[in-house]
Amino acid sequence: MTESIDTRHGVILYLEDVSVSFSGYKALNNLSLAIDKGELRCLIGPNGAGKTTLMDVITGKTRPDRGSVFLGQDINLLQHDEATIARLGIGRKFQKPSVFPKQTVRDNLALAVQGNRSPWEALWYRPSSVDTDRVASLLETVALDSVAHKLAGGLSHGQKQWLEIGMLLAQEPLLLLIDEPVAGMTQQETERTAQLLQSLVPQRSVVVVEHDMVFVRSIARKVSVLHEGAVLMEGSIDEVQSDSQVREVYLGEAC
Ligand SMILES: Nc1ncnc2c1ncn2[C@@H]1O[C@H](COP(=O)(O)OP(=O)(O)OP(=O)(O)O)[C@@H](O)[C@H]1O
Repeated sequence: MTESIDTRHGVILYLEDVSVSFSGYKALNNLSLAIDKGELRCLIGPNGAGKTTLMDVITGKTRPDRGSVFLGQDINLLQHDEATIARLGIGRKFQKPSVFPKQTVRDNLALAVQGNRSPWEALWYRPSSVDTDRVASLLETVALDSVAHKLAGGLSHGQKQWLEIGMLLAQEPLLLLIDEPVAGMTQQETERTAQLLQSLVPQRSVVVVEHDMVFVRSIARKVSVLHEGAVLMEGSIDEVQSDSQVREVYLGEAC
């Protein structure tokens, strides 16, 4: 299904004038945003700026009151439900990792590779050599080869996050939305996560919501700053950090 996304103009995701209200409060307010094919974009903004609502709109969890949301040139995401949007090639990773704790790392990835099999089909499923190769390749991508035999429940917090990223990659998304990937990680885990996310582009596009500015600096070429439901500014992390409006918005927060 993902092959049919038309990215000839270099854009994988396009939102225009999107507004979402909750009981009259505008969580998104005429927000427009374009993500290029193959880019790694960071979304920052103070609490309540609308970052989660934006992710919810892209993935079909929340319907906007107005505006348009396109995947590539011509797939109108507002016409699709969450499951279809996932199948179209948008993967989302929430902050809290959700892996199958009583399965090994390898089996978690194998289950993800099996994808949309029904429980009945999964029961009779035996991995093909292609699937086995894909699991091996995913283990390598997320650098969990050495713990492939371990139960996922026994992994460190960072390893669980990487495993879940691997499980998302099994679905072969073209666009990944990742919410606060380094929250709660050690310094070393944070550095490995930066390497992992950078390795995902340009074959895929990645949007990372993150509060940790040191981490953002280490991965982002372009940063979008959200404030009061709209994009306040976009630029390099240096441009963003030296912008007086952005500083004002973050007054009292680490920037
Ligand atoms: N379901 C909802 N009902 C009512 N208000 C909501 C709902 N979801 C979000 N909001 C409000 O919309 C605004 C934007 O929230 P959102 O969670 O998108 O911000 P955020 O940038 O993700 O914040 P944070 O960094 O704290 O996660 C907030 O004021 C929030 O209280």
